[in-house]
Amino acid sequence: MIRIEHLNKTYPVAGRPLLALDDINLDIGQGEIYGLIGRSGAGKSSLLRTLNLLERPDSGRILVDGEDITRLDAAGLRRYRRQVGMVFQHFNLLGSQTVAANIRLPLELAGELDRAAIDRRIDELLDWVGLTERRDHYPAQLSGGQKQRVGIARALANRPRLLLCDEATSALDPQTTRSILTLLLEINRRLGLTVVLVSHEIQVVQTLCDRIAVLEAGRVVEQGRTADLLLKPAHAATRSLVAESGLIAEPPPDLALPSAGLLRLTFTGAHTYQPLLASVARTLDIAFNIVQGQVGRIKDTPYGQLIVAVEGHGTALGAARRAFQSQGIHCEELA
Ligand SMILES: Nc1ncnc2c1ncn2[C@@H]1O[C@H](COP(=O)(O)OP(=O)(O)OP(=O)(O)O)[C@@H](O)[C@H]1O
Repeated sequence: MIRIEHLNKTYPVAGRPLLALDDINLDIGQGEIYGLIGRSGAGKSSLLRTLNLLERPDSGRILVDGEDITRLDAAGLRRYRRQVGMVFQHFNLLGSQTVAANIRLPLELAGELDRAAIDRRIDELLDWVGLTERRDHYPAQLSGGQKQRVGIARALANRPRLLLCDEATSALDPQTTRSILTLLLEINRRLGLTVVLVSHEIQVVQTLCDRIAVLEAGRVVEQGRTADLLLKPAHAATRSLVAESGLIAEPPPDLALPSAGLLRLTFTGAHTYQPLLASVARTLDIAFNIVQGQVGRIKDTPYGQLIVAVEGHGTALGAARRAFQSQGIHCEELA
């Protein structure tokens, strides 16, 4: 649906150009949830905001269903923006307007529906986001999660084909975050809507994203399926983001097994449920000590990780590593 080609963006800072996006190339599929992750200042928001041209790139193309949106005239751009909804970290609701009036605004601006149809659409949206009872409340009377539900309803009002989410849950507590993530998943599944989101929280991309791109200093340093990137990060930027999240099993700090070598095994998909450890132990006649383990899910992919201690550093460890790798298990030797 979206193809980004050789996209560059600079900002003038103290009279000098600051390169915020440096030769970005990405493909985002129809109906996909695509995540942009990276440290603060990496360029995530800048990239997201080029997708509705809130930021204009200096060069490069953004093809949406084959049409380069950077070349649209004013009328074309207005039409395009109506197909793109945006959800913001701080909700950006009008405090002087009720919940219903906040959702009404984009519908009136679009000018496509009469008053009765707009009222019906508002009712439908409020029902989706579970805020029917709050229709006539003002934003100040709502919790953070409820405000973001209004923000989501407003973003969906004109039936967009693309939803952009900029740190949509960063201002929310963990429980409210979970409920908003569930809502976004439901919306994506029910409407087949393409979602591009920016987040610095690994838990958010782990739950929502089919694929992710990792940005560092304005460049995409790694991209791919979420489970692959998070469980087998290749680039140092991805590794450090993942390490901070606690997603990857680490040996306990007080572990004292001087005569053993350590392997971290990562199982995904069907492998997660197979008794591979026992079968390798039997075949090689090696005893494993499980020192750490966890199971979880990345989007729709179940995964498991085990850290096992193998007695004897040399031959036994190498044989075990090769045996796991030959079974398709991702296996790392830990220092
Ligand atoms: N309007 C602007 N004017 C000047 N510099 C800007 C502007 N917007 C962003 N920048 C700079 O561009 C770079 C990328 O910023 P951007 O906000 O896209 O990063 P980010 O990854 O979204 O960071 P954060 O997670 O902190 O929001 C940063 O160095 C930032 O300071």
